[in-house]
Amino acid sequence: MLVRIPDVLSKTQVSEMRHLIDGANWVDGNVTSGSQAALAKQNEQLAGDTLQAQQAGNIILDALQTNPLFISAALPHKVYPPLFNRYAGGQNFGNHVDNSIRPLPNSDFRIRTDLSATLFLAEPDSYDGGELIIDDTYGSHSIKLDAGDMILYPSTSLHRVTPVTRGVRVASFFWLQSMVRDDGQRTLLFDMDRSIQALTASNPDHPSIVQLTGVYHNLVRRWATV
Ligand SMILES: O=C(O)CCC(=O)C(=O)O
Ligand SMILES: [Fe+2]
Repeated sequence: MLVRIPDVLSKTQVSEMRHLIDGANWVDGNVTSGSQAALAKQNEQLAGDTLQAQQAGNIILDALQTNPLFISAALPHKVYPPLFNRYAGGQNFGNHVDNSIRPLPNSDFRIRTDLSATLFLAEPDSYDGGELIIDDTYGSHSIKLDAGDMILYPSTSLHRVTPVTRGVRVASFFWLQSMVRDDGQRTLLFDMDRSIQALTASNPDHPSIVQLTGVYHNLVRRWATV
């Protein structure tokens, strides 16, 4: 399931973040790649151990913690500290599937990557190309979002970023381990949660809301690992 999470960051937060990271220490993007991805990857990445990367990453993590759409869609268990990349001058990222397990350097933190995320930090009209193309069983999806919006997609997906032929595409990207590993089960829970929210908004006294909410939680209890 692909889910767009709009307005993870406000426009003001995006411009403050760009101010923070644009002049920081950018290095060859292959510092975090697996060997297959390294062949496909041409971009720059903000060095993960810089103060700017950590501060900017924390702003994103704080915003996500209070984003109901993100929580409902991802059911996050562990989130990898956000990384930052940029593409310009024809740079691109060829077809790849993200590594399954991601250790965090110099720590015992490691996650299974269930979901991948790209949070766009440049307005789409400021660069040409740079679409994130994600393949699933319905075909290929071309994603290019407003600055501040994020796409969440299963880490099992084959994906790529098309060459950036004008301007600069800046984004944050990261992975997370969900409490519910299976994408199909997570999608059912997301659909059910959204239906309960819609019913509660339109008909707050409906007698089935309590029972449906109970079923939702009992399914989470059955499927989640924490
Ligand atoms: O830049 C993006 O949107 C995706 C980056 C990516 O696929 C990766 O770093 O594995
Ligand atoms: Fe990727």
